[in-house]
Amino acid sequence: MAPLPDFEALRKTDWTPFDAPSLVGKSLRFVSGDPQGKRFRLRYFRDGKNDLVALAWFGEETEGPPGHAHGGSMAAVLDEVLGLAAWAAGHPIVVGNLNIHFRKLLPLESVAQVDTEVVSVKGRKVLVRGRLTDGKEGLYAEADCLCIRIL
Ligand SMILES: CCCCCCCCCCCCCC(=O)SCCNC(=O)CCNC(=O)[C@H](O)C(C)(C)COP(=O)(O)OP(=O)(O)OC[C@H]1O[C@@H](n2cnc3c(N)ncnc32)[C@H](O)[C@@H]1OP(=O)(O)O
Repeated sequence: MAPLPDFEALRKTDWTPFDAPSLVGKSLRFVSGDPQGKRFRLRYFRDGKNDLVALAWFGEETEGPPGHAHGGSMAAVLDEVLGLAAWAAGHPIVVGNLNIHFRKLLPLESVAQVDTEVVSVKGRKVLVRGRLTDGKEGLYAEADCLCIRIL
């Protein structure tokens, strides 16, 4: 079993911890529901621009290609984080469309960073863009997430 990821060491100085899942209650069990488990462990923050950012550890149970995360596991993380980015910006939504480009294999038991940006709001439609990276130059995936306001 790998050691617990050191989220504090990876946290940037202008990030503030933010309990994004609490915006929608206790329902987000698939990704955020087992923070000590072998699948995903996530921590949420607001960055210096007040956008939502997450650190996401991909455990051994997210395996797809040998030693690397399944694309569906990356999609699950992007679905939750980008959806919550809209909630964190004040838009109660569900995700209507999630379009992902997978750019690079993501090694198991590593921590990835998800940066988000709300790029437009048109009526009930909120477009959120996200990047899943190694926190430096390495881009694992990028996504456009069309969220639809429900309340
Ligand atoms: C308190 C409540 C708690 C709730 C907790 C939620 C937690 C979520 C947390 C988030 C993290 C977890 C994330 C998750 O896991 S969220 C879970 C995954 N998402 C779902 O399961 C969503 C299922 N789908 C739906 O519920 C409905 O289809 C929605 C609500 C999305 C729309 O059905 P509705 O009948 O209401 O709307 P409408 O058809 O009148 O369309 C309205 C406008 O939107 C446009 N459009 C719609 N769909 C699409 C599409 N696919 N592509 C492109 N465009 C689309 C449409 O053209 C129209 O545009 P315009 O003609 O006005 O220009």
